[in-house]
Amino acid sequence: MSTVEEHAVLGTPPVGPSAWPQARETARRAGLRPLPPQPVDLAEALGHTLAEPLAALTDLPAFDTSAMDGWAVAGPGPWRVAGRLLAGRPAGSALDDGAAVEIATGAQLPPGATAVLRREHGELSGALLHDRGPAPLTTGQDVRPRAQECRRGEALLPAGTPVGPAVLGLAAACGHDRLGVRRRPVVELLVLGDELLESGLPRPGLVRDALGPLLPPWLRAAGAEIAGVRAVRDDFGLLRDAVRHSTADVVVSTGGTAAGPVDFLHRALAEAGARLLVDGVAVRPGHPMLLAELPGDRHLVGLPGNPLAAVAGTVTLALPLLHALAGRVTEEPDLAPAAVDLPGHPADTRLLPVRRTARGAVPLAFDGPAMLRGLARADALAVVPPGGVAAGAALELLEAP
Ligand SMILES: Nc1nc2c(c(=O)[nH]1)N[C@H]1C(S)=C(S)[C@@H](COP(=O)(O)OP(=O)(O)OC[C@H]3O[C@@H](n4cnc5c(N)ncnc54)[C@H](O)[C@@H]3O)O[C@H]1N2
Ligand code: MOO
Repeated sequence: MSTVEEHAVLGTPPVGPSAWPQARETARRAGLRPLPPQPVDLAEALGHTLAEPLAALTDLPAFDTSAMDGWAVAGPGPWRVAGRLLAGRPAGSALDDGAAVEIATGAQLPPGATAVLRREHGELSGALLHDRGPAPLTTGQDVRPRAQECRRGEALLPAGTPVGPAVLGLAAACGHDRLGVRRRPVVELLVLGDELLESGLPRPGLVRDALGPLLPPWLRAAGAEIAGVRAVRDDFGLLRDAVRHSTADVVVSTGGTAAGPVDFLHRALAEAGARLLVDGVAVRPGHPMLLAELPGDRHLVGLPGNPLAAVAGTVTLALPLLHALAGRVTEEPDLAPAAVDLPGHPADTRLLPVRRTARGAVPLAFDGPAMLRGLARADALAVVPPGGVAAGAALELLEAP
């Protein structure tokens, strides 16, 4: 079927290649109906996105706390020492001026205490404690006062924040057992190609599938739940049915985007009742990438088969779509100067694997569309606009896998 006939089946005019910034924006907008919120246990929340601001359920610290091992003291010294306070116990009775109590880091300060004298700054003569520190003890020294970090009810993080390990720690510290997060977008990965091996050495005509291992952990980190990874043979009916019957929010396919004798993706999309939102992008590598809306409020991202081209398709279409579906906040662009002149394509955007150095972003060798050697050493993909950039100019950097 020709491209024109395909679009006749789809009932829409041909889309034609999109400029790279527009393609990325189209993908983001396609996901702007974030999935519904749901409460999950803290232990399940990693990788989700906050559906509501994270509010402190308590002051932090929740009580005046000793920041050092030593003595809680009241008023000016010397002090009479009476007793000991360990972390995990309530503070007990108040200290009068001139009194001290031995205290551990993290223990609740007794009422009346005005400072903590560090163990290494105190000297005991009998029951009398003297300050031998380098400077006189000041009021509040080495005390973490109640609510120093936040007050109960204060919003600590906005809705749309990805839940990483630090967010889990903060949520626990301020009293949460469960978090309100968005349901993760469910992704099914279809890896197309009869030439792909899942194990062993490449042999004549056969290559290892590099994208089955590369994409799922990356998409998971972008907030997706991977429902499955399926190898699909170069068979039109199999591909059409795989697309038609997938229940995933987002089907991500690799290969089959171009015009080869077994590149069936466009035809399969047409028969599955899809509407193309992006059909080719003015970007190198990766120009045959596509994005389609499937019946039932689902999407398909078609990544080209060449591995670095598939990575370009992921940053351009898959990640913006998944981030929007997961309700993630849009990050400010990450900018760095180009360390050297970076020649551009006359009309298309280039996406280049780069390393961040003190001189700026340095391009890496082995950046051909079929290669992953440069990418595996990269910190980021640099966006080189048509025409290129001169050394020192600001470059946008995108997350590399
Ligand atoms: N006549 C034209 N031919 C091609 C064009 C074009 O414009 N006109 N575009 C080229 C570009 S650019 C790309 S990128 C590829 C895209 O091809 P497909 O998406 O149809 O992918 P395949 O043909 O299935 O495979 C291309 C290449 O990638 C290898 N491959 C595929 N999947 C994997 C995988 N999972 N792991 C590792 N390698 C994979 C495959 O063996 C092929 O070598 O089309 C060009 N052709
Ligand atoms: O998308 Mo292709 O990578 O330019 O080979």
